[in-house]
Amino acid sequence: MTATVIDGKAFAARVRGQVAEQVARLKAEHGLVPGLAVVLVGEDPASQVYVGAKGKQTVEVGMISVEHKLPVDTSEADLLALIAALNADAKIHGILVQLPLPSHLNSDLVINSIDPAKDVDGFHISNVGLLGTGQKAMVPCTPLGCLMMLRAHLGKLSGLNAVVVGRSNIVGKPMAQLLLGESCTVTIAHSRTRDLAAVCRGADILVAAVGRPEMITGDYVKPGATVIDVGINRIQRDGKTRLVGDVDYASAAAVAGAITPVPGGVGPMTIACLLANTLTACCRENGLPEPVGLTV
Ligand SMILES: Nc1nc2c(c(=O)[nH]1)N[C@@H](CN(C=O)c1ccc(C(=O)N[C@@H](CCC(=O)O)C(=O)O)cc1)CN2
Repeated sequence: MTATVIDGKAFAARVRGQVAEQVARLKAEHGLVPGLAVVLVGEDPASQVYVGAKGKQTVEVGMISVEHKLPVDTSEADLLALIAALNADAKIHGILVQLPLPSHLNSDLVINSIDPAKDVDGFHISNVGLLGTGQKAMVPCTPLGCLMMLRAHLGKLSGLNAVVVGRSNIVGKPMAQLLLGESCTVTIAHSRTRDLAAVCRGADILVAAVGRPEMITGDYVKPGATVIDVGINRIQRDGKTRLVGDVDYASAAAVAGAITPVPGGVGPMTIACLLANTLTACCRENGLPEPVGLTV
């Protein structure tokens, strides 16, 4: 079997198109322009690239983009003061603090200082609790993007066996909650799971978010399964730096029914869903209907 490639880059372009259309309507009918503030502390090269892409794409869909680039030695008090100002700013509907933060800053404290209604990353403890109890939440962007691609590829997910490999707060746990919400039978597996390959081979939907380059090989995959690769790992191969996922693409694609590539799979959907969440936050703030097709 050769798997269908789920093209996240093309999918993300379609989502951005839908966001742009709905932003234009919001402007024309209500005089509203959604605003997104992104805060970057320090100079991590990958984070700089992601923040740059977020700013550019925010402007492209017609929203207001505000970037705050702070020095690596920014104090917690200064960062919290900036977030308090953004919480109070009526032009800003979404606030995102790029992760990881420098180690002297307490990420939980910082994230939980964001107004939950403006928490477009869905990382605030209130949004985590709302999602976990099946209530309307801001949904973390990467799992939301995975779910959109799964729905588009498989249609109804109800009754399918889903295995999520990885238990992080930003991907593994919310992904499992979303799949439960779709009535999948969900297993969260991780580094201590016994016979991980056998557990994964029971999956109709296999989501790899383990952070280990090419760990999930073809013998972890049930024939015909849908494989979603969340990993983004830079490795050295043949004297060059390469970007690979948590899935060994060649061996997994030979067994799977469908698979997301790296690059060009889940990654681009993360930013597209951030834009969708910012639009959702603006609509909710103003008591307007939720954007069509862009929320769970
Ligand atoms: N506050 C947040 N911090 C981080 C998040 C997040 O969702 N919120 N996620 C990641 C980084 N990230 C967005 O911030 C992100 C990662 C990857 C991509 C992407 O498009 N990747 C491309 C490859 C790009 C490359 O060469 O590196 C792809 O997979 O095709 C977008 C966004 C951690 N921090």
